Order: sequence, then C-alpha cells, then structure tokens
Amino acid sequence: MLQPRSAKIYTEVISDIADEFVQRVSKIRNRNCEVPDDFLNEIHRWSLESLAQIALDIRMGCLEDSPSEDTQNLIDAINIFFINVPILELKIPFWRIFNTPTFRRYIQALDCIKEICLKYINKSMENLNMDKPESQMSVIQKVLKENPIKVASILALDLFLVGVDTTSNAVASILYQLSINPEKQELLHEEILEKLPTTDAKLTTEKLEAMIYLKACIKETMRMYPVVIGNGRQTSSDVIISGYHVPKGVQVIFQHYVISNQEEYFTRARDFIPERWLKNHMAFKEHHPFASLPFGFGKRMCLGKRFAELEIQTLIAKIMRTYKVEYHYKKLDYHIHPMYTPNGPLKLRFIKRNDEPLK
Ligand code: HEM
Repeated sequence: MLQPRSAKIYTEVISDIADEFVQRVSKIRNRNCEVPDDFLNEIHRWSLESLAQIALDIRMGCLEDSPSEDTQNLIDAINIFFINVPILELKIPFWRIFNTPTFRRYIQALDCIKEICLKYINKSMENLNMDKPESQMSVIQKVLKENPIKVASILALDLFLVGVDTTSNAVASILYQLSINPEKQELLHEEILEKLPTTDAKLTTEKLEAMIYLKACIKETMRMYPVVIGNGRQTSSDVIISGYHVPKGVQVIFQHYVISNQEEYFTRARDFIPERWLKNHMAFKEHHPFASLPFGFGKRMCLGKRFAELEIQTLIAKIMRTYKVEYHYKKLDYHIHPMYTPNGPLKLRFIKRNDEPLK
C-alpha cells in the first residue's frame, strides 16, 4: 500500500505544504534572521500537516498563523506518548498493579490522540471520492475500498502516532548538520540550483530523483544520528546469531546507531561525509547492507519510509533553494527525547539567498 508509486501521487501537495513552511520561516525569523527557540515545534507542525494529507487526504491548517487548538494538542500528546512508552515498557511495570502517574499521562495522551484523529478521520470520510482510478487514490481510500471503516481508522491512528515526530526530528537533525557543515551545504545548494534555476521552477518527482547529493546528505545524517536508534524483535524460534545460540522467545535489540557509527563499517565514521553515498565519488565505498538501517529492515520495517523520504527531500530542497542556514552557538549534543535529536534550541539563521541579515 505505501509503495513508491503511492508516495508519488502526493508530490504536488507535499510540495505545496513545504512552500507554506518556507514562507512561515520567513515570517517567524527575527531581525538577525534567527528562528525562535521552539523551532522544532514549527517543524512538528509541518510534519503533522503533511501526515494528515497522506493518511487522511485532508489539510488541517497546522501552518496557519492561528491554527486550531487541535494542532498543538495533537503534537503535545504524541510527544507525551513517546516519552512514556519506554518508561512503561522498559522499567519495572508498577503500572500493572497501580494506576501510576506515568500510566495515567500515557493513557490521557492516547485518548487525546484518538479523539482528535477520529474527528479528522470522520471529516475525511465525508469528502471521500471512491470513483477515482486506483492509481490516484489516497492511502485512506485504498484501505476503505477493501476494509471496514474501523480498520482504516486504526491504520490512520497508527500513522499519526509514528509518522510525525520521526520525520520532524529527522528534518531538525539534517538542517543542523547542514548548518555546521557549510561547505557541504554549498554543494547541496549548487545541485538544487541546477535543478531549480528559478524560484518558481516546479519541483517534480524526476527532479527530486536526480538530486543525488540531497539524498546523500539525508542518508549521512541518518547514519550518524538515526532518529530511532534501534529496533527490537522477539525470536520466533531458536537461532544462532554471530555464533551465539539465542533461544526462542528472547528479546533481541538491534542497535543500529552503534553499528552505523563504527569505524569498522564506515571510514571516518564521526565525520559528516555525504560523498560516501555517491557511487562515482572517490569517498564511496561499498558498505555492509545492514550497517545503516534508519528505517529498520524486514517484514516490520518502516511502512512510511517512502513518504518520509518524499516529505524530507521536498522540504530540504525547498529550504536550501531559498535560504542559507547558519548556526552560531555552542555545538549541540544529541539526546534521546524520545527521538535521537539535537539537544537544545535550534537557533538557526535562515538567510535568504542574495539577502543580507537586516541591520
Ligand atoms: C524519518 C522518518 C522515519 C523514520 C526514521 C522511521 C523509522 C522507523 C523504524 C526504525 C521503524 C521500526 C522498523 C523495524 O522494527 O524494523 C518504523 C516503523 C514504522 N513506521 Fe516509520 N519512520 C519514519 C517515518 C514514518 C512515517 C512518515 C510513517 C507513516 C506515514 C511511518 C510509519 C511507520 C509504521 C506504520 C511502522 C510500524 C511498522 C510495523 O510494525 O509493521 N514512519 N519506522
């Protein structure tokens, strides 16, 4: 269902949403072209707007100057949900015996997500046009064609839970990396300028496809700083992993953050070198296919990978076409909160190309 060709039908609307974000950045900058400390929240708004379009075929208006209060409530609830999942799953499960404050917060967040999502799911159902050819159908239409409304609602809820913070934190991380690696940002700008020579040039799927340095910058950020640092699986039978016998039923954690930052798999692993992903470049080296898996692997790999890639590539291309992004403060560490993301306000400067900061 979430195939490359499904993602492509969203190119135009995802591009419109990215344009709105680029305009919003221009509005929220201060005199030094710097965005407010809560810039990550602005990126969440873009991500939520894009996801509502993908999951439900609707616009929520998250990027308007005064969005409905559902926007912020949903963003906050998704964040609370993610912060509490590892506490409930990995620590001693007192919540199984008592109604702990953490458990209450978690359930309240889920109730809030459910309530808001159902409101928009119902809205989306009212506007459904099931007569479209299959190739132009949205995710929700395709699901509804073969399943009852309940299944479609559960899927949409699931997409809201996992598709907002992941994508926005990835964007935050990519922008930060490009801002502290200005020479790489210039190379990227040159590539984008070649494909979009005028400000009104249309960003098509083919142009995005041809932006190989853009994809390399994204891959390199996700290698060094995967927003989801690991995957878990429970073995369904006895297996031998690297010579160790792992019995059936054991929880196995695959720490791809650790692997993808090892010198053994990537030379100069702690350096940001997008060129290592470019086949014809001297920095390119075949690496182990499992050495960097930011979207997981196998049957349970990320269902929204193509959408996330489309959203991120489109937004970064548009931002880089319009702005030079700078960062002038102390280097940021990364932390898990609950995604792996730069720790601290993203005080980025967005300087319009051919524009100087206002004096
Ligand atoms: C940069 C953005 C994203 C990253 C890094 C990411 C990463 C991941 C990872 C690591 C997993 C677990 C994979 C595994 O266990 O092998 C996952 C699962 C999933 N992702 Fe994403 N994701 C992103 C964006 C999205 C988006 C935008 C959507 C929805 C449109 C989405 C939908 C899902 C779903 C539904 C699953 C669960 C799949 C299953 O358990 O069968 N993700 N994602």
